[in-house]
Amino acid sequence: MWNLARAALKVRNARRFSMAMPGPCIVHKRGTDILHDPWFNKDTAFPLTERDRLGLRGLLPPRILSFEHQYDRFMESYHSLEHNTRSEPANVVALAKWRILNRLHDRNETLYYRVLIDNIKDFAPIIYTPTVGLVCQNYGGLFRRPRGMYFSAKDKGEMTSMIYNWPSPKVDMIVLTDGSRILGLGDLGVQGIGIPIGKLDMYVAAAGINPQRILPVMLDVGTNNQRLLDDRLYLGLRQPRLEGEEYLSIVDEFMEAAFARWPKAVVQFEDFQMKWAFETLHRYRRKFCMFNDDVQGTAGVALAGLLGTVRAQGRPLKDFVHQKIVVVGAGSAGIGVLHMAKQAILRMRRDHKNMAINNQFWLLDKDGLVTKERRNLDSSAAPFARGSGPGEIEGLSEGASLVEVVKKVKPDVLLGLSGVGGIFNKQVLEAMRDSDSPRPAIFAMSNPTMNAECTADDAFKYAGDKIVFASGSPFADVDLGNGKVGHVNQANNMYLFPGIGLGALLSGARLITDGMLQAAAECLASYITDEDIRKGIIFPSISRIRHITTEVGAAVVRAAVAEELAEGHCDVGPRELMDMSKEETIDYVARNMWYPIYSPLVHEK
Ligand SMILES: NC(=O)C1=CN([C@@H]2O[C@H](COP(=O)(O)OP(=O)(O)OC[C@H]3O[C@@H](n4cnc5c(N)ncnc54)[C@H](O)[C@@H]3O)[C@@H](O)[C@H]2O)C=CC1
Ligand SMILES: CC(=O)C(=O)O
Ligand SMILES: [Mg+2]
Repeated sequence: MWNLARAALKVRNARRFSMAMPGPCIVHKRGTDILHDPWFNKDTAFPLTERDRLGLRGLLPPRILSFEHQYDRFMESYHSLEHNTRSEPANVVALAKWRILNRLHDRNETLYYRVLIDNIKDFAPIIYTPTVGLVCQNYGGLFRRPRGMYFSAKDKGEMTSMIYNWPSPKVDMIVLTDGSRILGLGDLGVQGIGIPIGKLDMYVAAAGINPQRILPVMLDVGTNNQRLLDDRLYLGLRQPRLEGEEYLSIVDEFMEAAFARWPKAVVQFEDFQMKWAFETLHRYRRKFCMFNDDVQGTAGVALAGLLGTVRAQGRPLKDFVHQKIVVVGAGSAGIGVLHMAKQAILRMRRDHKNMAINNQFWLLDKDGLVTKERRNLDSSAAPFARGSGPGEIEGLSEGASLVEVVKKVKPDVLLGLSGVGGIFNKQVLEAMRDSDSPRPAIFAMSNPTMNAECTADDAFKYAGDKIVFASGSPFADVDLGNGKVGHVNQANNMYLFPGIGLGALLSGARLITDGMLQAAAECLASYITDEDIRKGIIFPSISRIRHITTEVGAAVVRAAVAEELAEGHCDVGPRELMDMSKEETIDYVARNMWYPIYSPLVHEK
């Protein structure tokens, strides 16, 4: 099986090689400096000519290995690690896998990204959710060498010059966090840097962003996590988080500094606690090319899943306006989803003016059902708070419990973005059996795995075989007996953020608009065939992530062009973008994706 897969891979790679032979790469270093630079290092694959030219003779064992040989060697060591740790606890194995990949990342980026791209289904759960959560939690102990940049509250006034400490002259993608809400794990302070690193690895793997042009950034404004403040291994500022204007002045300074050096970069905000997620989005989205992945990326993915659910019910898409949706979690992600779903409904209603207007969303937070009766009702939740009177379900009052809401509403979709593991318990899932939908959908979107609102097994066991199931972190498909399989979808913003970032970059747009985000979501929603949808498959396999991202990226470019925002990228001007057909735009995006191949190295002093 493995050999067959390798043979297929070689054919594919041979085709790629013939399509795009790499041009030479200028290197200003020699000898061990090259071996210690993961961007240039080829380890044992340096050909004799380069060993001579670059002062490497004698610094490497004499045998020269091919890239394929190195690749196989790495995969063999990875598989033997898997074999040797099979009786160890899951967390130990996950961290061991992360370490072996991280060591390769530190040593040889070309080989690292190639194994990542080719094995994305197996490696995404290590470099991304769920293992990245464990890595962040243990960052103090795992730290060996820095990756990315750290701007702390102590750097106020220095950021414009500090940004020039970054060695790459060009940066295309920046992922920024303040570590205040890392997955569902809460405030992890400086340890949250693992998230921008993981997201940017996905950018390289999925969107083909050149790894020389990515920048993971941690804004360390302190932490309110007492356990970290007391931890002697903690590497961040030992102070409570800055608040109010003090906090915003740090983010402002970073944004000004980053765009002063790289005016064409795209900045992705990631894992900010809700108040700052919304505030910064509002503050910067009309000024800089930025988006918030948790609010906007997640919303697009969820909308694609909700539309897929309508199709899975065998109904036309316009029936989305009648779906009853219960959202559990009124945070940055849950509220983002509701806004995007509402926009989609408003658009559909405009097309079908005679459709009845009813409020089809029920929102719950830690205090239960959110209604207009709520004391200190949060302004972001207010548009979705239930009222009283016509259209309301009798007996559902302020603070009603999840099980009460599910029993009374009988929703088509139960969507969790609460960060609370297991709150879709047996009672709640059993209540979903009585949903009014022929294919009730259960989306347990919180990360990492232990924070998922339910497991895939429990969902199918208690809610029945007919359900459509999706989770934020991966679960294995469920064996339903009699040869039937309960398909597990991964509803994760990884299906969209790489395409949003890449599309924004290649369009040269200075802003990321709702229209561009909507185009990304619609592109993902239409990716799946009716045949897959009938099987309960509403998101494509992650092994297709490069293809998906190409299509999403092209949809974003075209939306930017349609809004007259596209200023072009490198030598492709706005006029050329405007003249491109859909297929030509897809081709343009694909041609601009970096692919890991050893380039011939030429030394220059
Ligand atoms: N699958 C995906 O692509 C994504 C998943 N997420 C996940 O969503 C979760 C939440 O993220 P944010 O909205 O940014 O967090 P947040 O902290 O802003 O919001 C959490 C919300 O959950 C509510 N909540 C807490 N306990 C609850 C309970 N017992 N019952 C009902 N509601 C409860 C809180 O009141 C709050 O409204 C995290 O676990 C995160 O990993 C976030 C973004 C993308
Ligand atoms: C996937 C993601 O962005 C999150 O869980 O925060
Ligand atoms: Mg996130």
